[in-house]
Amino acid sequence: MSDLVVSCGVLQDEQEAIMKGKEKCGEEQTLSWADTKKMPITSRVIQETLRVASILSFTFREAVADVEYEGQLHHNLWYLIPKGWKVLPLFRNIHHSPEIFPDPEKFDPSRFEVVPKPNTFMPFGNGTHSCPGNELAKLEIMVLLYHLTTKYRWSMAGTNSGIQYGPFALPQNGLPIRLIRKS
Ligand code: HEM
Repeated sequence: MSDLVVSCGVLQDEQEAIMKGKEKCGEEQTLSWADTKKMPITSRVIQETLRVASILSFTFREAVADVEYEGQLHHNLWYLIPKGWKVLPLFRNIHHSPEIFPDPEKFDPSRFEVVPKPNTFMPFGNGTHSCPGNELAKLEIMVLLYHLTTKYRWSMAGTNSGIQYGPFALPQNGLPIRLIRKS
């Protein structure tokens, strides 16, 4: 989130450019559905935020049959997940793996200029029970960012103190921000 505050400048540039374009064409200056499809930088910032600290970093499954699973660190090791066992896949581990996302602690939206490989980026889960609110959630974040960056100036009120997992990701100390409405 604090990195999102830092990314505010680039987001603002992208969104203001869209609004200026509309002004030139004499179009109404409100955010439209078509505008949301022209915000690649904002989309990448949202993706990177979901990678670094999604609100949900795991899901639950139950093995419906015995599963043999090859260890990733020790390729000669096989694990048996017996039928009926509960499994908790931790997306956070995948999203913070340096083999998949180099320098994983760095907030770098440009890594999403390349589409991630299958099963490496799963903030909304995967398979039959993946999140049906996926597109709606991303759209809502985009609309919020649009209003925050075009209508307000905002900055962090305290010092960046990282993320706490309890188990849901939250900014430590609540991350207070200062908002000033643009005139
Ligand atoms: C940033 C916001 C959100 C995140 C990160 C998120 C993430 C997730 C994840 C990881 C799962 C579990 C998927 C799995 O087990 O494979 C899930 C399930 C679900 N989500 Fe979301 N979600 C978000 C927003 C929403 C919204 C806005 C809605 C509805 C409007 C929604 C509705 C659901 C439902 C109904 C399920 C259960 C699906 C099932 O079990 O079949 N989510 N979500």
